[in-house]
Amino acid sequence: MSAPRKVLVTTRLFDDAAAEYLAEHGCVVVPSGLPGDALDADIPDATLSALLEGVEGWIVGMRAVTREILAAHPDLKVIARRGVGYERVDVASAKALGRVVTIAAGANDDAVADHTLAMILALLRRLKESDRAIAAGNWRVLSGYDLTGKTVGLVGLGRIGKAVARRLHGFGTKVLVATRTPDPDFPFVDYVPLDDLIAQSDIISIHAPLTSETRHMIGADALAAMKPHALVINTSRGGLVDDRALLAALEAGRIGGAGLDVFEAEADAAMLPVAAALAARPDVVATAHASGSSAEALARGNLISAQCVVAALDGTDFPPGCLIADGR
Ligand SMILES: NC(=O)c1ccc[n+]([C@@H]2O[C@H](COP(=O)([O-])OP(=O)(O)OC[C@H]3O[C@@H](n4cnc5c(N)ncnc54)[C@H](O)[C@@H]3O)[C@@H](O)[C@H]2O)c1
Ligand SMILES: O=C(O)[C@H](O)COP(=O)(O)O
Repeated sequence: MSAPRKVLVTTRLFDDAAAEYLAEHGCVVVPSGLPGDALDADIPDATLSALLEGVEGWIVGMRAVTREILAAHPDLKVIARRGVGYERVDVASAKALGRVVTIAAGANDDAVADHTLAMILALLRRLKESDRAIAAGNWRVLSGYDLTGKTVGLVGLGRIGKAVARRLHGFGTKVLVATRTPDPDFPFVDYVPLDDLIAQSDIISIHAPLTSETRHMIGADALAAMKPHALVINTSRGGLVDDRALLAALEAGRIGGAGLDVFEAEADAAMLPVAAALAARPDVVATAHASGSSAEALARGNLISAQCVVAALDGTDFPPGCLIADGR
């Protein structure tokens, strides 16, 4: 009998079902040693190198996967991202070195779409302000706004953008979309150029990947062109929005508010004070990269990642959801 294949798991909240799947398919989990919900982003290179010794598959969270790491570990055949965003994985180098990079496509569409709607509704109904007022003994009725009838602009209409659009349709909103790859068969939406979307939307929600092209796509110019009451929602990636420019726009009363699940500070500690200043505002609802983290989404993502690793190591067909990350 051949020795079990070693699979390093550094993503947080990996579960027994996914670990059992790996065991049933001749793999043994190498634990990261991190506490269950700790992020793998900051594992030092030397620690990671030791963990990757003899490892063939790696289920990764937000840790950067660099050419250096890949080149130093020739046994490593497959890197499975337990989510869908893979801007921190050097996919071109992986490909050049003959490694497979996969994502768990669709695992967290509903979670992120629900979270997006929760942020929109929380801002419109002023939940943070009301909650804070009551907790401070200030019993006030704060009037909010309807979502029905509003114009919502979605930047990016992939898996998650579509899940958001379906929900918005149920609320009776007009949905504008600016996306790189329009889907002519998808109902409910009107495609417009990004500038028109920015000028016409009451709520702007971003569902595009972070690339060199999309970095700071919502910056000072876009913020200046928005309606004065516009809400900006970012559940995609820190860096799509220029957080400094957003803070300045909110401080100047230029826009109505923001819902932020992701921050530039996640990749740049120097931006932590900006993130803190944003999160402290009454017109901002903030979560710490939690939109994809429902129990159901995590379980799906864990299992899909395990399936991706096994299929890549066995050379069998990838199951549904398991996609090769092959550039944007
Ligand atoms: N916060 C979280 O926990 C969380 C969870 C899941 C996904 N995400 C983020 O959400 C993003 C979207 O995920 P998805 O599964 O819908 O991805 P997807 O690949 O299915 O869709 C991305 C969409 O963005 C569009 N796009 C690409 N470049 C564009 C550009 N320059 N301008 C406009 N549109 C552009 C594409 O055409 C596509 O429609 C991911 O890249 C990831 O960063 C975040
Ligand atoms: O890219 C994603 O899907 C999200 O960032 C969530 O990733 P995670 O499941 O590894 O937390």
